[in-house]
Amino acid sequence: MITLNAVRKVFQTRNGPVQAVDDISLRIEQGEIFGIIGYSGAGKSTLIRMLNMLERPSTGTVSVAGQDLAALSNKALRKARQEISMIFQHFNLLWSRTVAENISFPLEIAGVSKEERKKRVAELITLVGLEGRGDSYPSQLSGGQKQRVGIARALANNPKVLLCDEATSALDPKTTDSILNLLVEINKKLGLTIVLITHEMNVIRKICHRVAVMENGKVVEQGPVLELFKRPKQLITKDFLKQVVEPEETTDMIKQLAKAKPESKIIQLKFIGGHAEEPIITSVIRSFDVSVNILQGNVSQTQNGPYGTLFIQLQGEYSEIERAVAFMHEQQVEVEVMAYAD
Ligand SMILES: Nc1ncnc2c1ncn2[C@@H]1O[C@H](COP(=O)(O)OP(=O)(O)OP(=O)(O)O)[C@@H](O)[C@H]1O
Repeated sequence: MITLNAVRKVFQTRNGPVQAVDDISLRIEQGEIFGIIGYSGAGKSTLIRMLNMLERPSTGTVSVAGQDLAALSNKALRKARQEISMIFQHFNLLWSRTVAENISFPLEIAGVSKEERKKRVAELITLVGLEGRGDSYPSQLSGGQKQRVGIARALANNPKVLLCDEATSALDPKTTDSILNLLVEINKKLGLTIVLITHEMNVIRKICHRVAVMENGKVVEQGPVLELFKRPKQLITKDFLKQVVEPEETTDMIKQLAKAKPESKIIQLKFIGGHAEEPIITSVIRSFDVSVNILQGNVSQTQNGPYGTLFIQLQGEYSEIERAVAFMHEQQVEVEVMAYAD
């Protein structure tokens, strides 16, 4: 659906050239929700804006639905843009227009008749769950409702691709969840390809099928979300994953426990899909002369299946702990030794 080939973007500034995007090649398949995660300045906005030519690449090509966007005439690009919609962090609504008039706006531009527009706007209002709010003004809506208007407006002309530029960054966690659920629903119902940029791993975990991690203008790691959770390669990816699986309290707790019992070993077990943790823990207790202290566990849902982590502390003779760890390594889990002190 979307192909980027050796795309670079260099901005000329007073202080010299800035390479915002540095040789990125990517394929995004039809119907998938593809996330791009990175810290501020990584080049995410520049990259997503090149997917509809709001920014033109300095070199390289961007193709959407088989069309090389940079090669299109202005007229053809305007047409192509109807198929590549975008929603924004700060919604970009027209404040003097009602909800219905905001949603109707791209239909007016596309030359849709008044009657058709009325029908389509009503459909879209229902689709995004804003029934009864058609005559409200944006200032009378909550942040979540404003983003729903943004989504309805973006879907007005039946696009093939929806680009989401930090679409939930201005929202509280509960509202973020409801907007993310709406995006998943739309993806399933309409088969829409969704590309989103974010700095929050939770957004990626909740709705994306695949993810690319960006750093200094480059994609440093990419793959199915569950695969990244299972085997992150880059330090930056591990850092992002900590936002989800290893909150700061856990790190503090591990440090304290390791200090209090320097002969113990703290292990993080990662369970992917349906593997249950209980049989492994039971086997360790039965087969080795170690005691197992369960510290913390959680299970998160991703679009590719559940992902669980369990932090345990092993105590006993050094050699028994080593044997127990070796045993766990042989099981269907990922094992990481978190802290160890002689
Ligand atoms: N129009 C521009 N002119 C000059 N430099 C730019 C321009 N747009 C972006 N940059 C620079 O390109 C780099 C990447 O910026 P970009 O906004 O794409 O990153 P980002 O990952 O989206 O960060 P943020 O989340 O803070 O927007 C930064 O160094 C930024 O200063």
